[in-house]
Amino acid sequence: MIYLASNSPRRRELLQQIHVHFEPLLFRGPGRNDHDIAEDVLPGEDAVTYVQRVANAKATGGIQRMRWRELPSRLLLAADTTLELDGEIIGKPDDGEHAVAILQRLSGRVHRVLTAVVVSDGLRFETRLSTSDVRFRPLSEDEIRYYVATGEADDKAGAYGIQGRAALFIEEIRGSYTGIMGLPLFETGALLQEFGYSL
Ligand SMILES: Cc1cn([C@H]2C[C@H](O)[C@@H](COP(=O)(O)OP(=O)(O)OP(=O)(O)O)O2)c(=O)[nH]c1=O
Repeated sequence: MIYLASNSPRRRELLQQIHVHFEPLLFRGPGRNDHDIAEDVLPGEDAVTYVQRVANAKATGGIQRMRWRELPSRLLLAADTTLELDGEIIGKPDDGEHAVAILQRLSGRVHRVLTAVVVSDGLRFETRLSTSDVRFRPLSEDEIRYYVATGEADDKAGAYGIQGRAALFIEEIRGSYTGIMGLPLFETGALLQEFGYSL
């Protein structure tokens, strides 16, 4: 049994897919992300550095709470997903209009999705990065607005979910489907095995 330091329902589904038994370590508290981890981009920070820093911060936050519960020997897993386009980091939309603006930028272009996954036993923190290139076909204003109205853009990096209706927008991916969805299972499995977890 591992701890999953995540509120993301996608990450839970994906871990279940590879039969990893986990207990969610839920983040509580105010804010868009329901945890105290600063998700602001630091000046000059690139997407690779950013996504790894945030995933490690989530893992560290989780480990601190595990110690408090006096269970330091269990493994803990955390992850972070972000998008990059034109050297710019694109996170979750603030509201519906922001979601529309993000999807208009992605329309007809290739963007990069980065997911960093971290496993820790409280002493060692190991990180793996999954990088995928995603090509969107050109989208009309109407279909973007319809998509955003379905609510599927909410709370997702890049204002879309490949696992939902946005599959209709995606012409091609190069990389990892599960990485785009929020937890790259190949890298996750390899990391867990590195810590002696048998799969
Ligand atoms: C690009 C893309 C993102 N997403 C989601 C996965 C993540 O939940 C979210 C990215 O936000 P994250 O900040 O990585 O994760 P989160 O806040 O949802 O969860 P937590 O920090 O508690 O682990 O976007 C999809 O579900 N499908 C997609 O195709």
